[in-house]
Amino acid sequence: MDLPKYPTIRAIETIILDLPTIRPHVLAMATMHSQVICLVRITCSDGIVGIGEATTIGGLAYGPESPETIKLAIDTYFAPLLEGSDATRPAAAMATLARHVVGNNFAKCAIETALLDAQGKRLGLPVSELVGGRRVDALPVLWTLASGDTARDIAEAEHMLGIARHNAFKLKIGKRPLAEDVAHVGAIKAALGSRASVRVDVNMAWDEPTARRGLAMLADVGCDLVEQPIVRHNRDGMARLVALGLVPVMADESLSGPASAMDFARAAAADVFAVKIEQSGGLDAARAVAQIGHAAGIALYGGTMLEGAIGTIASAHAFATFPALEWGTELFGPLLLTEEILEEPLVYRDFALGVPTGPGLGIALDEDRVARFRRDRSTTQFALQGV
Ligand SMILES: O=C(O)C[C@H]1C=CC(=O)O1
Ligand SMILES: [Mn+2]
Repeated sequence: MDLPKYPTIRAIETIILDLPTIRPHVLAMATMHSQVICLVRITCSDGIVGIGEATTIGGLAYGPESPETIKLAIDTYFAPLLEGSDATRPAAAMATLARHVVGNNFAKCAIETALLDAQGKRLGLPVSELVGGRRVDALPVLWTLASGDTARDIAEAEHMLGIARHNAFKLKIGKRPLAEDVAHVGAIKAALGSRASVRVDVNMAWDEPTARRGLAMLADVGCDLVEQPIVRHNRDGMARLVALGLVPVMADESLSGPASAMDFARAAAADVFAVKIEQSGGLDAARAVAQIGHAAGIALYGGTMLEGAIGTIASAHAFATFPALEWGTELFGPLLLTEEILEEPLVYRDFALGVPTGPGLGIALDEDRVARFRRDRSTTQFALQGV
């Protein structure tokens, strides 16, 4: 029997990690007290191992996938499709997944990340150089103020400005009555003044009349950008809010890959696209979303699903190739976690995140820490002890 002439995908492993956060993170649809990561490890027949990550916000509160369903989808459906296939062709593997799996964008992204990491290690190239070529080496990073308390948020912002880590802040609103939310935004903007950009994310919490009033009130208190004020599928409503011209409107949940980007671009339903690799269905798909937006004159922003270090750096490699990033990024996910799972921490300095220059993602997991935070650790320990 002839052996394949190329390295093949030998095994795909998924591990759930539970990581505590530094404080509760209050969003309109959920309050996070920890972050759950589905870590993906792909071992290839040439001995190279690639890593990827899928992470969601608040389990199933934000979208139709959760870390647990992602693990199940990959173990049950993705792995049998991919094991034994060419490990050097991430695009071919993604085309196979597209043919056989509907949706499941977050799971697809984790697989593509791991394959690109492995291929980058094989070729000695950073992922950003594999997917279009990087334009920049560092990305501006915003911080989300979401403690739920105005005074605590102002103190947090002052601290971030003081240590030169962030000078743009996103406030999570939509949970409280409009007037209270706007007072909260206004108080923070008044405290920070021209030293910082203040933006909000409504996470779809408003109906359109509330959004119309909200945009006017937020413009008055100096808010620079309003993210996803209304429900994801109300494209025409988003276009009407954009047409008001009160404050730039950004689409986030509305974007689920290139086709949705095309739809929103055609309808002029966003001033800015928040591009996310997981929501888009992978790094390549995220780059397509960015290209469509850019071609339509829509400004770009690098979004996050509050991924840990792996998903954050995969995002950074993709965003570093974008033709523009007018609104910077929010790649702060690892900073919200109390635990470091990398051998070398990521570099956040001068209000930016450095994009690693080593092969693949350019990061290495601290395996002891991974072992400590895996959800199945007790079973593993028992298995090792022969119990
Ligand atoms: O953008 C979102 O909706 C999700 C996320 C990003 C930053 C943050 O605090 O929450
Ligand atoms: Mn958002």
